[in-house]
Amino acid sequence: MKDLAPPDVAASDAVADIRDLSVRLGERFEVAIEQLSVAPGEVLVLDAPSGSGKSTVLGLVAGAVAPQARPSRHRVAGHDLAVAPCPPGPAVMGFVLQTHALVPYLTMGDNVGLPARIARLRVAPDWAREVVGSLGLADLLDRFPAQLSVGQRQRAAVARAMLARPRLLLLDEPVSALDPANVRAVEELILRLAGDAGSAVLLAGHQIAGSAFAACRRVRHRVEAAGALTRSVFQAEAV
Ligand SMILES: Nc1ncnc2c1ncn2[C@@H]1O[C@H](COP(=O)(O)OP(=O)(O)OP(=O)(O)O)[C@@H](O)[C@H]1O
Repeated sequence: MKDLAPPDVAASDAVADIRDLSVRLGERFEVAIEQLSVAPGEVLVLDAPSGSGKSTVLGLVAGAVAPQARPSRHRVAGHDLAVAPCPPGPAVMGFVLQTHALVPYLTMGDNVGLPARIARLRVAPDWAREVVGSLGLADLLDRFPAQLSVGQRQRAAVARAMLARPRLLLLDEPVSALDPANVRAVEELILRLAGDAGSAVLLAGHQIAGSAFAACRRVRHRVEAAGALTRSVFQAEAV
């Protein structure tokens, strides 16, 4: 297994570099990223409690959740999302949602290839075969999402996010429905993507201890009260 210690890079080299990015959810709850940067080849782990706002943090990073106000900094792989808040394409960012979000009327194969096809990206055939094969999806490509188990759908969502070897991979509990062998397969693919392609990975999950990512740098979480407002604040550990 590869060493996942964060490479010694300046913040300006980070794939994702964020300061003061927040959203208000309802009247009294705010999720705020105080500071977060992920280097090429690094896996940064987000393992705060359920309901603290991990999925919201990933959505903010992706540009899929509109922030409260313009952030001090929101850069992803050269895109300044503070200026142009539009999620970049699949070569820049891959995102595995907790809901998997497969298109119900497309086969699994078409689902997995969809972002690359929309972006007119050529996917390396060897990499596509490796992703599909190692996740045990090769015999399931013609099935529709309703004909798959939850774990199979989760593996399809992982494959879809990885196919274009994105510069930034956002993973929301990507192994929550998997057995140990498939957990291992997903972990190894994440390590391949980070180690070989230099992708930066932000991983939200509850089962980090004992995983391949137990020693990775973490995002710290704290709760602050500001009058009637509760702020759930996230800040990455220093490199
Ligand atoms: N309109 C709203 N008003 C108040 N709170 C809200 C509103 N919408 C969402 N929330 C809260 O915001 C938080 C955001 O949830 P989110 O899914 O980001 O958390 P999470 O840490 O990913 O949770 P889990 O680990 O259970 O998936 C939750 O506590 C939710 O109850």
